[in-house]
Amino acid sequence: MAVRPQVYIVLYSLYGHVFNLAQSIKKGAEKTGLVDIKLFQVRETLPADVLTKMHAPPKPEIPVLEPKDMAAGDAFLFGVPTRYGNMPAQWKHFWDATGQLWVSGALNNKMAGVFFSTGSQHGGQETTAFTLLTTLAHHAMIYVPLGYTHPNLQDNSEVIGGSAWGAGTVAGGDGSRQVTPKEAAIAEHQGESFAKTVRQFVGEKL
Ligand SMILES: Cc1cc2nc3c(=O)[nH]c(=O)nc-3n(C[C@H](O)[C@H](O)[C@H](O)COP(=O)(O)O)c2cc1C
Repeated sequence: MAVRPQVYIVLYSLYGHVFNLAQSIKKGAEKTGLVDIKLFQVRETLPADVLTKMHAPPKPEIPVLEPKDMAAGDAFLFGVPTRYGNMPAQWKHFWDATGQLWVSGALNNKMAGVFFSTGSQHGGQETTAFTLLTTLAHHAMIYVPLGYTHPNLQDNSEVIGGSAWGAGTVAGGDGSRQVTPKEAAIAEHQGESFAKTVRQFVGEKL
């Protein structure tokens, strides 16, 4: 029996913005009926007392992905909240445990997209995506950009996260800003467009 490509949405989200974007991405991918979607998070590395001081809410109720289990995914959408214009340590910790996958080439030629969140409008959404490319290149993964394929990406009437690199949101300095309808629409579109691209190039597994 043919099996649809398995798309893993893998994220880290401390305050829920990246997780919210992931819901829209999942919705967009699922409505195509072309792929199977699973949501995962990477492991937290901050100690409990630091999380308390940071007023972190409970973690999303989705499974933690062990690095070795990436091999079972056919394509990936990575949710990355910005830290100093870059990926957070929790994500780096995850990638730094993928040595066996690198040795075996388990991720070679698998597609990957990225979505992100920053505190401020110019806080590094594009650099967060761009710097992730180094890791993708070393794993010989195929980066799938979003391009300007959704009109909201050229709507300058309000602050809208996201870019040609992927969907995004702006959380605000205190994290109080929530994903807007226009940002959610971009994220849903990214899910849909990524699923179609994956299906175009990966097809069904027989
Ligand atoms: C240590 C640290 C560094 C951060 N660095 C940046 C930054 O460089 N630019 C920025 O706009 N926001 C920065 N932020 C804010 C986060 O990007 C923001 O909290 C995150 O996007 C919210 O996503 P989440 O709700 O999914 O955790 C930083 C936050 C922390 C805790």
